Amino acid sequence: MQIRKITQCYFSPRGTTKKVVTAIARQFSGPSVSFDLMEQPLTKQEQLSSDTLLIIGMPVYAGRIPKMCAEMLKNLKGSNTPAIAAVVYGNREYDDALIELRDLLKENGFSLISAGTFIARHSIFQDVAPNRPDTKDRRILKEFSEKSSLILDKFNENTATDLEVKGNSPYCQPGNVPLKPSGDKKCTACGLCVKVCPTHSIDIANPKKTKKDTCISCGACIQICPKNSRGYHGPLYKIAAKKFRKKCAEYKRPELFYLT
Ligand SMILES: Cc1cc2nc3c(=O)[nH]c(=O)nc-3n(C[C@H](O)[C@H](O)[C@H](O)COP(=O)(O)O)c2cc1C
Repeated sequence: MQIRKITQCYFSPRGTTKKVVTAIARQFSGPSVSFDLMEQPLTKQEQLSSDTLLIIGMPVYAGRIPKMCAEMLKNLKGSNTPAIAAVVYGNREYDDALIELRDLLKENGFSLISAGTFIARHSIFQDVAPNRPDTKDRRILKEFSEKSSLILDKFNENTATDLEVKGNSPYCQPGNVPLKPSGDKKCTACGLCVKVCPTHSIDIANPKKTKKDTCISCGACIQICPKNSRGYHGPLYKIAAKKFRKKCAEYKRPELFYLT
């Protein structure tokens, strides 16, 4: 089918999910718009036409897609609009995130032509998968994009079936992540973390602190801090990091799903 526009949509506090979506989008030509959910929280309904291709990427948080993104994505509507979905996870498991994203897209009028799970450096435990995506991942990502493009050429919205992906329904209950980043004495109160935080959990009056009840532990504040002041501190983090390093040592590979 002939595509006239590309829409990229992602939530990427640490930057890998955005890289994955951008890499897939490189395969397709045509005018492109991006919804970066960190900057543009989709508070109003956006309707995508049937000649648009949606390329969407979500990070996996506790085996699901981030709750705030699931809420925002209710505003992204298609009309038999073809879509390619990617979930990006930190080498533990993606659990039910992909099936959740697939169901959400279907409910909103999108037809998933392909989907993939990709591995990133873990945003909380940075010793887990520190070099992912690596050269092998990038090659797989390219093959995935090329094959998705071939499927799109043959895609017929009237005869399209549902894409089969891995995951359970009902979905797993997302666990609460108790680890929250904070600033240390290197903080100069520049306010960059205050601006970037997607849940407004840092107050400029005391930017070393984080509002624990609203923070989603995404790490955007750590990523942007020019003084390397923000991070996960404390004994609980050290114990958890050690456990995670061991538990997630196995090299996980991307998994790819295509409409047949
Ligand atoms: C709150 C939170 C929960 C996470 N849960 C999981 C998980 O269940 N499985 C996993 O493998 N990685 C998990 N991760 C790691 C992220 O999925 C991974 O680092 C992500 O792809 C980073 O995306 P970004 O670079 O676009 O921000 C979690 C990260 C955070 C911040």
